[in-house]
Amino acid sequence: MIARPTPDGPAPLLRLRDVRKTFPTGPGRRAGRRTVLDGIDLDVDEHRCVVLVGSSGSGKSTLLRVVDLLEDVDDGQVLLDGVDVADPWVDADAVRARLAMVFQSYNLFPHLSVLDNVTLAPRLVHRRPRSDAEDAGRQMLARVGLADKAASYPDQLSGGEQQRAAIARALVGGPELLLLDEVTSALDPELVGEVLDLLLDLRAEGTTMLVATHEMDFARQVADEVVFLHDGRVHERGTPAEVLDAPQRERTREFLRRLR
Ligand SMILES: Nc1ncnc2c1ncn2[C@@H]1O[C@H](COP(=O)(O)OP(=O)(O)OP(=O)(O)O)[C@@H](O)[C@H]1O
Repeated sequence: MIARPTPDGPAPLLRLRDVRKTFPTGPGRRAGRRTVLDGIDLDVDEHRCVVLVGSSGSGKSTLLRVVDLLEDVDDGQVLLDGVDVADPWVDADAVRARLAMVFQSYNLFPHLSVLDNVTLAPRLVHRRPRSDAEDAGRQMLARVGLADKAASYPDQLSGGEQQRAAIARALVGGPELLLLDEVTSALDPELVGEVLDLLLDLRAEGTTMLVATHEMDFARQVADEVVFLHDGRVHERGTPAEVLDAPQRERTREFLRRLR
């Protein structure tokens, strides 16, 4: 992808401007609305890893879901390489081809082999011939260290292996931006390391990532930039050392204190 040049250098791959999102507080027309994203401004430059942290309910997943077109926005712009994906008239399939999301629960199809899970979208959505999709799928499984698991089924894999298969599935279409929502939260502590190592490799290779996590050690290791969300707003941002070791704002300090 060629980033659009600006007078200040290449534009960010992803740029959120004053993004607002509310949800109904309950069923029925009389329900009020709760603000979940309250004017988010956020940039993700190409080849950077930005990690969202914040209390439960601060809006991390909603923000990722907005970028992935799983939620619409009430207001604001979500610019992917200059294209506003929040525009209802956008070509959603074209946008989705440029993004991939990995979830906490790996969401692999249990009745499909690992290779079939990884090649499902290339074959069915992108209409790639089976042999071509399988070549790409095997390459990606080798990339995540699962070359020998292509014929296995998800329930024959550990949690860490299933999550790596889910990451292979996300990467097989060559997305420009990888969205990762709590990808280590469901894993036993001893399995977190293998997923973290994979993400560190991807980062070293220049994969652009936007990540939500509860785990500060994970954020510290993988992030170029940490963004602390509070009540749907960007409250503090900076390098992991700035935000996690020397936070400037009291709410950030309080959030980090509560985790200890
Ligand atoms: N579809 C929905 N309908 C109504 N409220 C929702 C919906 N999705 C999310 N919310 C609410 O929006 C708020 C933000 O949720 P979100 O999942 O984005 O937070 P989060 O920071 O990712 O939290 P967690 O760390 O627990 O995953 C929460 O109060 C949640 O209950």
